[in-house]
Amino acid sequence: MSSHSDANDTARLKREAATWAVDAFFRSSMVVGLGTGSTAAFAVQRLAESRAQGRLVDVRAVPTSRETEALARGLGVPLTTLDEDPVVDVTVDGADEVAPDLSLIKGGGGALLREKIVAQASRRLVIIVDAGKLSPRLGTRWPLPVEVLPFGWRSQSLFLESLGASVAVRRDERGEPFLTDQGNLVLDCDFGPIDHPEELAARLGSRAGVVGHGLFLGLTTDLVVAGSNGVEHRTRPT
Ligand SMILES: O=C(CO)[C@H](O)[C@H](O)COP(=O)(O)O
Repeated sequence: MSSHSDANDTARLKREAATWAVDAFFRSSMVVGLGTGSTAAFAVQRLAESRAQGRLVDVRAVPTSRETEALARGLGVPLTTLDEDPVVDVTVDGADEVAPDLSLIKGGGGALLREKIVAQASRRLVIIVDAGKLSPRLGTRWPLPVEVLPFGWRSQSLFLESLGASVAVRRDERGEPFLTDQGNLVLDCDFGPIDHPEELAARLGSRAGVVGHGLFLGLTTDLVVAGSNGVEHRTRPT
């Protein structure tokens, strides 16, 4: 009973953060980035409502996954691509874990690579979360997703273990290896609290076969957190 009402509360907070962010940051004629996951889905819904009510016109959206693309298309949101619009005005996306400096772990939904590509193409990255995602240090609450090519994946697994992770191949609801939109595997890497995320990101970034990872460092410009005391907006500490 209480876990059901906890889930309802969390969903309500996700919706509040998403609604607040779309109203505060999306403007008519913008190219916007649409994240992936249950929180980002509320932002897509708010964008569709705002268009239907005439508050936002001439907005084009870059989705960060096939899932978000299908949702946005179904709600009549006009879509574009980074080929047509290589600079995105504002992206709104969720996260799995947020540290005090607004660095993130993302990729719980498996869309980490496209999410990072769109984030890096964005002038502004607005992260929307419920307060349960806040963390004193990355890796405390969530394993780090690492996307790897299927070719040679076991050697990537050993490499990640050599860096101190316990590694699990992500599986889908049928128990099959989960495949990303690019057809790659996701290795969920439990490092425990990560002391030096920049160093880890550099090690991962220089490994052939590692296609992406869920450390989003220095990308967030704005954080919108919904908690029991309402919605709070923070900007990146300088
Ligand atoms: O990074 C992500 C997908 O790859 C999501 O933004 C993250 O997993 C948060 O998901 P949710 O909003 O459902 O809690």
